[in-house]
Amino acid sequence: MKETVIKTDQLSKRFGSFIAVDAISFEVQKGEIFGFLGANGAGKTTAMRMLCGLSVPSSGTAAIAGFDIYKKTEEIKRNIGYMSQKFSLYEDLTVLENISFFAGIYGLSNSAIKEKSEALITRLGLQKEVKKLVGELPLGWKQKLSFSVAVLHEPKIVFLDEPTGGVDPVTRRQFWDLIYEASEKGITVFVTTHYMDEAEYCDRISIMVDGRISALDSPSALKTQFKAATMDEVFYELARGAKRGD
Ligand SMILES: Nc1ncnc2c1ncn2[C@@H]1O[C@H](COP(=O)(O)OP(=O)(O)OP(=O)(O)O)[C@@H](O)[C@H]1O
Repeated sequence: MKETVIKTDQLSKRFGSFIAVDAISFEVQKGEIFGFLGANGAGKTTAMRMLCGLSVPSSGTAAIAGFDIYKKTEEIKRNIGYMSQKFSLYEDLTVLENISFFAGIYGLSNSAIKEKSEALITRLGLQKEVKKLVGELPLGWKQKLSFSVAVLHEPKIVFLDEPTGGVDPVTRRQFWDLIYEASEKGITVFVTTHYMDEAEYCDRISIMVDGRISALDSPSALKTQFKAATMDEVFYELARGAKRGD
């Protein structure tokens, strides 16, 4: 049975007279991998911050994991995971210290922390690195660790803001294996990206142009709709009319 975990209706955010996010409406289902694309300045981060309960909308409505984004921001924060471009890890703590620290923040018991830490370290193959400072790890490993920490408490939804910036396609692919595992457990993945190979990995994609959602469907349906061979072509077709961005 379908279970809607993100629902927005005409959600908008204004900064003075500038409309950064302009009446976006969409739904995301449990376990879905939902790609949130758009050129620079399209409004992705602003929209995502509202959905995470970090920024108050100017108008419209939204429910995240069933919680109203105006009234229930604390409940929303407890039910989501978040990974930003700059990660959420402490570079001057070891791998194990980071895992324990975040597990503690998420309210896991000592026995759950021990069990989950061991499973995570084994899954990522970080046995030899547990005592290394996170700052010493290669970028791709930091990203994988950061994601794993963001889903340690098995949130309903994990929000990823350009999680794989600066790494090669092979490392991105390994990161995406972790995303698929989370999705199989029923965690909904909401991900912004500039990489079109990643867009292809999503169940559905929305493409934002100048604050509005210009297209929303599966990658294959979008390619059919825009008579395009690749997602790159779909994206270019939509984004080339944008007024904002570089
Ligand atoms: N606090 C703010 N005050 C005024 N304008 C803002 C504010 N935050 C964002 N904006 C503007 O809103 C627009 C959307 O920005 P946003 O960061 O959401 O875009 P984005 O799609 O995430 O872009 P990028 O891919 O570059 O991160 C931009 O024109 C930006 O300058």
